[in-house]
Amino acid sequence: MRTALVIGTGLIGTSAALALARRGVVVHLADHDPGQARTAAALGAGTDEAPDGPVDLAIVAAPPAHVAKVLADAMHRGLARGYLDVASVKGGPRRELEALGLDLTSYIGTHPMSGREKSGPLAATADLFEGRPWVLTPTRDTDTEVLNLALELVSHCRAVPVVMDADAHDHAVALVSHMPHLVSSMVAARLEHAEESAVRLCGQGIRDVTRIAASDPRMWIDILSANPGPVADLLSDLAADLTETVRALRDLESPDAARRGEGSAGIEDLLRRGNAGQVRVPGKHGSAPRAYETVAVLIDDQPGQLARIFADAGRAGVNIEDVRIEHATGQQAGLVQLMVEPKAREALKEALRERGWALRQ
Ligand SMILES: NC(=O)C1=CN([C@@H]2O[C@H](COP(=O)(O)OP(=O)(O)OC[C@H]3O[C@@H](n4cnc5c(N)ncnc54)[C@H](O)[C@@H]3O)[C@@H](O)[C@H]2O)C=CC1
Ligand SMILES: O=C(O)C(=O)Cc1ccc(O)cc1
Repeated sequence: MRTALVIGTGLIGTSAALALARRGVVVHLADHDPGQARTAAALGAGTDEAPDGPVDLAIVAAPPAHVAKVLADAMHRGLARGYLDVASVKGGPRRELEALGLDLTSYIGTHPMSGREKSGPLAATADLFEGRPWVLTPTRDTDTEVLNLALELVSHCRAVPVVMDADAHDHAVALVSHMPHLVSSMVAARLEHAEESAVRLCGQGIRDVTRIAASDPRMWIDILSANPGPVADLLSDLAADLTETVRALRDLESPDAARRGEGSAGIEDLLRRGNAGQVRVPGKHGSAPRAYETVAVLIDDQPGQLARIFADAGRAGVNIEDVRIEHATGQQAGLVQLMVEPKAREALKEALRERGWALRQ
């Protein structure tokens, strides 16, 4: 691929454009808000000037409700050899395109399984998709050339291609993305009117559970409107678990020892099923989770501290696999948890201690 056109230069469009531009692809940027395309261009994602002929690949990264319309317009204008979209739902946009009577041989629906709770080009990063699954939904009609262009994009973004049927994709993401999003919002909604004295105690657990609740509601209304049935089915199962859990907790309040036993067994069953599900969540490269060990370091709440830790770890030849940061509210300190391969743990601890870092258990 030598040239690409990204239509919709928000978080996802600009991230893909940055990755392509770094691999030498000439990227044109377009958005219905020209300011967004200008910002993406200023970030080094390409040029906001229109291409003077058809590009190799047009990437539509507009909100899901606009995808079919934007694609149809691009196809009518003959802007590219191949067309794809990155919307979080796949069945709906495909059916809309079919209803418009378009020739879909030059189109493939795709979905990168990576994103953030922030929108717009300023939240974009070239490495957003690295190591993450990127779903491709070719049909029997899809041109091989277009599938190859999509695979090239995925490869330039260092993502992992996964081929699926569009409706199977929508069922899968209902489980791993759409239902969890609503649950995150429900947990976060409990905090809206909570006492400040409680909220200031928030630790890493609630940060993990509520991070995606910060996402743009307009985008999520689009996503959920295109996949309501599968998400409702999953939430209905979850509601049954909730009812059971409330009953078990009420049993735990009982003066009767037998009922307390039942309550405890009910809660234990849920927690064990949770353990069993959690171990199935793949690690950062989409493979089975790796067992890392943690080195906890106390840092001052000052700029540059994290960069210094990473530099010190790098000098000691230790690769940091993952990192978590906990800030204690109202204190000028934070706890950084560095995840490393078990065999690197002692070397990292020694190197950090030597360089004056305060380690915690
Ligand atoms: N946010 C996320 O984490 C992920 C989002 N997606 C999908 O990627 C697509 C883009 O999402 P984000 O980048 O997060 O949104 P965003 O809000 O950051 O960017 C969307 C961009 O599209 C532009 N736009 C809106 N209507 C348009 C139109 N008719 N023509 C041209 N441009 C238009 C907006 O001005 C904005 O710059 C969506 O379809 C979403 O479902 C896929 C994976 C992850
Ligand atoms: O922020 C995160 O971790 C996400 O998982 C974001 C996300 C949002 C929408 C998608 O279709 C895919 C990924």
